Amino acid sequence: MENQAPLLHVENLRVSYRSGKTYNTVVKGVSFDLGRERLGIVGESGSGKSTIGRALLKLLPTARIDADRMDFAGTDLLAATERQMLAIRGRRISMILQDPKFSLNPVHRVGDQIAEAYRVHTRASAQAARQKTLEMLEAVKIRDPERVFGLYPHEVSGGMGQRIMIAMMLIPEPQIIIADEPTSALDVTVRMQVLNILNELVINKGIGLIMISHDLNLVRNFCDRVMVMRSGEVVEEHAARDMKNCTHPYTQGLLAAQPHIGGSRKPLPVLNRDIKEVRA
Ligand SMILES: Nc1ncnc2c1ncn2[C@@H]1O[C@H](COP(=O)(O)OP(=O)(O)OP(=O)(O)O)[C@@H](O)[C@H]1O
Repeated sequence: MENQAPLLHVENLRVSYRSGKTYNTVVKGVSFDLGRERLGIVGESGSGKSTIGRALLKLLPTARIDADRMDFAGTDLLAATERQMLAIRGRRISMILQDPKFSLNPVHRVGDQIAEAYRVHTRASAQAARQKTLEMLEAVKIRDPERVFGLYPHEVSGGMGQRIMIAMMLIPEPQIIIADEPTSALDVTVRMQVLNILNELVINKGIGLIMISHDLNLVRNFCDRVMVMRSGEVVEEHAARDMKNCTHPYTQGLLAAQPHIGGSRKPLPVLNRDIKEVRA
């Protein structure tokens, strides 16, 4: 990241959903930069994390998106036309969602879907796209790419499905990946494999990764930087390694509410949303 312009520069982002005749603001002035690094966005359900991810791609047809700046590698995303956004979505900024079942087409073989994602963006020949797909399946640690290429989505496990999704999102070589709860449907071992793959991408390919999660422990162990959201606002931002020094009672509450192996058997503290403290 040293001396490099950020990939993404967001200043005072506000997002409001229409509610009858009025608008309900759910992201209330969020600012951040993203370099070639892993930025975690955490917060409880409804705090606005996913809305930020979708706003960056202007994938919110019923919402109003305002910002002072929303720049991606020299492109003003706010001013970008739908045509320009089509060239950015998937090709230059990819999004990985929690459950691959909703993103893969059930009636097409997974290999064909990945190859198609490549051809849409590059106009490569069918043969070149197939070859590239096999390489991508290998890159996401799928052992027998030839066999997996020919499977249908219902024939793959959750963990393999998520790796297939990652392969599909990566094949056009995006500069930014937004991963929205990418591992929350996976068991612990597969979760680690998927995180390792994302990690290698940031390190080896210089991708910027935004990891959206409600799991503060996961994010602080995996990311370089963590932004904590509450009710549409950023309450605190830290280098992940400094998270233990967080000062905001809400962040302290989130940390205290995380279970850990070998911890006390007492009930976990409950996050108190009205007053700024945690009750045990
Ligand atoms: N399409 C929509 N129309 C209206 N309100 C919405 C819509 N999508 C989300 N919201 C509201 O916006 C707020 C923020 O939602 P968002 O999904 O961004 O939160 P989140 O932090 O990602 O939560 P979760 O972890 O549960 O996904 C919530 O109050 C939610 O109800």
